Amino acid sequence: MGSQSNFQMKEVPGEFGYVLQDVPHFSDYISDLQTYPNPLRSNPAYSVVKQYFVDMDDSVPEKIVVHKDTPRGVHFRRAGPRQQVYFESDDVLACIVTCGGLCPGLNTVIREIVHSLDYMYGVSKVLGIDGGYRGFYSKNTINLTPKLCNDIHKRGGTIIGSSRGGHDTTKIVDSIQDRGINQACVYIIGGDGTLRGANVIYEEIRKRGLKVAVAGIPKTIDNDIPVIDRSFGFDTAVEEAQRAINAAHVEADSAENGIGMVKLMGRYSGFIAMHATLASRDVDCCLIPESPFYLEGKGGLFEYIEKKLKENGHMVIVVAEGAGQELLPTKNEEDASGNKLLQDVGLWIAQRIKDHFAKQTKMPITLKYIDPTYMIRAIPSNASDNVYCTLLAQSAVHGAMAGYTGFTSGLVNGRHTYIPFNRIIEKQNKVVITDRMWARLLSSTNQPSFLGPKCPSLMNAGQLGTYDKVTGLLGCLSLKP
Ligand SMILES: Nc1ncnc2c1ncn2[C@@H]1O[C@H](COP(=O)(O)OP(=O)(O)O)[C@@H](O)[C@H]1O
Ligand SMILES: O=P(O)(O)OC[C@H]1O[C@](O)(COP(=O)(O)O)[C@@H](O)[C@@H]1O
Ligand SMILES: [Mg+2]
Repeated sequence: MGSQSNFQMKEVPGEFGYVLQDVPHFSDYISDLQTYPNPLRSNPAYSVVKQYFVDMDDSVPEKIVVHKDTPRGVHFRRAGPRQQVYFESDDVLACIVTCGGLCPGLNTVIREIVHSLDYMYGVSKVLGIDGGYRGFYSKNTINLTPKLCNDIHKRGGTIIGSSRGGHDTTKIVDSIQDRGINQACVYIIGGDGTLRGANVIYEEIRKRGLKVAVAGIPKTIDNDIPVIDRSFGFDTAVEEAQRAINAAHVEADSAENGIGMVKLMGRYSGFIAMHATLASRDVDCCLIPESPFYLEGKGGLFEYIEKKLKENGHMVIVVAEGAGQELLPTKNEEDASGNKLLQDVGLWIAQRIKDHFAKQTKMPITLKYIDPTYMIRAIPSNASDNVYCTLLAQSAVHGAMAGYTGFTSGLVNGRHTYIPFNRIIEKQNKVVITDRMWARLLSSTNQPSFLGPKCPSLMNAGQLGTYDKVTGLLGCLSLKP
């Protein structure tokens, strides 16, 4: 499944190094388009709000920390309702699909798309595609009404189902066309894989010249989508992880040389583990995919555990599921979407710790391993994520009605924006261990950096400035501004 884009990004330059990374619009490939006044103009709730409609020239900077001489840099279109829309309410058919792994807030986004379409734009034909991308061509659809969706934000999961694999661009676009409509808004809620799929759907729709808007809402519990401040459900996941960490702490604290170990999600990005650790203050060591570590010898995990147990009598370790995979025997299996299947690093480390302390030291330990991953993913979103989901959904609806396509809605520096698919699928968001946040974590847990001779890869890759071989600490890192 390729992720190369066939259409170039629309970049609009301005003064002083300003660049607008714009999103595609129907007018880029369809001529003689008719526009209509936004129905919100006559809606009493909105018409009284000064500046409710977004100025066409409003944009949001990607970087807000700047030096006085730096160019203004990349900007994204500000999200929100436009004065003119490109659809007449009665003509529009909307559909919603959710793909990939579950994430708290999926139902809230579905609910808000359905409610916004109906209450703000008078669009009442909204189909739920059953069970991810393959549902476009292999299953029945679900009629989504505001009444049906009224309470769904209180439930975890997704009421329309989700799946991995099964993306067939031609069949999906055929199915959109075959429904006999030439005006549609397709709302695609999913992670990096889903949005790559959404991009090829948009490109195929554009090649066929269809007036079908493709709008994405980025979903990932791992927070591994770039550009945006954070993904919905992440806040909920970090909060829910506290319960598991608390339990691990209680177990560890109540045993002789107790070790509590918690595995959290994060296939390639350790954001949940990092934030859950920073939030908790009970965690003594956080292991993430971006920061290689080793177990034995000087500066290794076993040495640190022994030190902590001698000092405090107990300790808590948080490990992200993708951490230390290079240490485990490789298993070249993939899921249906082509994502590498990971080994259970938590179980593996737990066993290695038990073996080490049984054989190498005279210290009896008690280790409790907790894997709350699916429990965290399956809950409804918390209050703050509910607000976030609502605004993401409303932004996506405004954008598609205004004729934009091939975009996702997303929060950039606290402002809602439209981001072209090309930008959102270009790379994964990862914890940068030479950034301030990881240094903050290290100073909070006081754990070793593991950047010794046994983990030379980073040193050689030149990611770090100098490394203090004596302390093994990251005081030496050159922090980004
Ligand atoms: N490069 C790609 N091109 C087209 N479809 C893709 C691509 N990568 C993934 N998909 C599809 O996107 C859906 C979700 O992808 P997946 O990686 O499982 O989850 P997520 O979107 O949460 O990362 C699957 O149906 C998969 O087939
Ligand atoms: O067991 P599943 O359903 O494949 O999901 C496991 C994966 O889902 C994730 O939560 C991420 O999923 P997405 O890529 O779908 O966002 C990972 O943390 C985890 O590896
Ligand atoms: Mg993914």
